[in-house]
Amino acid sequence: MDPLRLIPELPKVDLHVHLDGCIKPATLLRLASRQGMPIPAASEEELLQYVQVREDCASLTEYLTKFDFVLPYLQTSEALEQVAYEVVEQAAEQRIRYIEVRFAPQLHRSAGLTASQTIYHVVQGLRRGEADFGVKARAIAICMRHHTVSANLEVVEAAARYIGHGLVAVDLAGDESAYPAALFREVFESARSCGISITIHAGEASGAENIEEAVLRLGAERIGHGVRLREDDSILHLVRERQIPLELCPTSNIQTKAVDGWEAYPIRQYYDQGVKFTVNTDNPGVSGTNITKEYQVIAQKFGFTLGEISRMILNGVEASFLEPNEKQALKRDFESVLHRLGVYGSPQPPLN
Ligand SMILES: O=c1[nH]cnc2c1ncn2[C@H]1C[C@H](O)[C@@H](CO)O1
Ligand SMILES: [Zn+2]
Repeated sequence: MDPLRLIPELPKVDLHVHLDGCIKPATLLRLASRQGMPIPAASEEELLQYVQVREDCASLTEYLTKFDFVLPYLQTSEALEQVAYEVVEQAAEQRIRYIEVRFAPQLHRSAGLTASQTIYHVVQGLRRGEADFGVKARAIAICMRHHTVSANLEVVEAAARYIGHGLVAVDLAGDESAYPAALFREVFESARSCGISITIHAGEASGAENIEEAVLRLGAERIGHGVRLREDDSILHLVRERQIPLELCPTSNIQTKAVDGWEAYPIRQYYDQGVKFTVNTDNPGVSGTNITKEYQVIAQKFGFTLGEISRMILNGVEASFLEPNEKQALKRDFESVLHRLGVYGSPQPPLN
């Protein structure tokens, strides 16, 4: 069976998607008009140049400038609820059955919301989406690398109140090349002491040493991207032995120049070496992608079979930050849908 044809039908998860990276152009125009804010484009078509990266994007630093454009429109409770709701809607269109949506509370406070209120409204939007579209959805709160320790501690404190109430973890994002992971030990020590799960963007715009720092010192249970893991054998060994899942986001990783191009993309190497990873979108709006396209592009470029793709999907279910009983239920659900489609997850080498 040609994997490309069945990929749209497969049940999927997306564990790494930024709320402010998937705003639909039509929604942005509507938010601008409703909030009486100017916007330098009259149509969805015209908006694309402001919200989507170009093919010649040179770095993560350049990629991140796209967020400056959308964030001013995402400062109210209504806007946050609406875009969170629509992320779930868009997920359902791709047969995603579980999604973890991340956002940075401190980037949505210029109209006076508290960090805690931003989480409340995002969770409300996700819940409404869950009810309307049948997709399970959870939030992750992001600490930003260019923010102060105290601003990030405030995020962790707010996040702690929502554990078990729609939020499952905290993250660290922003310009990795300018702010190494080691600056954030105190922030994630606080998260650990509150019992919050941790994922960290690392090994994207800087080398594997940030992955080691994230795992050994910050307590990361998953790594955002981690594409540059292969630059250090001993760190690769560490991540593989501890079965730390990498949240790969292929199109985004190519656009930010985390790797030099598709020929250098290490996904086949990681699969064959038994490194655990999941496939995700990062920022569908900014990157011009969706989860179906992500699986199709890796199937095409690296010859992954349906069995191998199903293994990646099931790895994603396993890597989710859900409670064990919820994870078990999700796993059973995925296995039964895959069974119905006649697809079975291959064992990932080294054989497990
Ligand atoms: O791929 C990424 N790496 C680091 N930071 C990122 C990436 N995608 C989005 N962000 C940042 C920009 C957003 O405004 C912020 C919160 O979602 O997270
Ligand atoms: Zn990201």
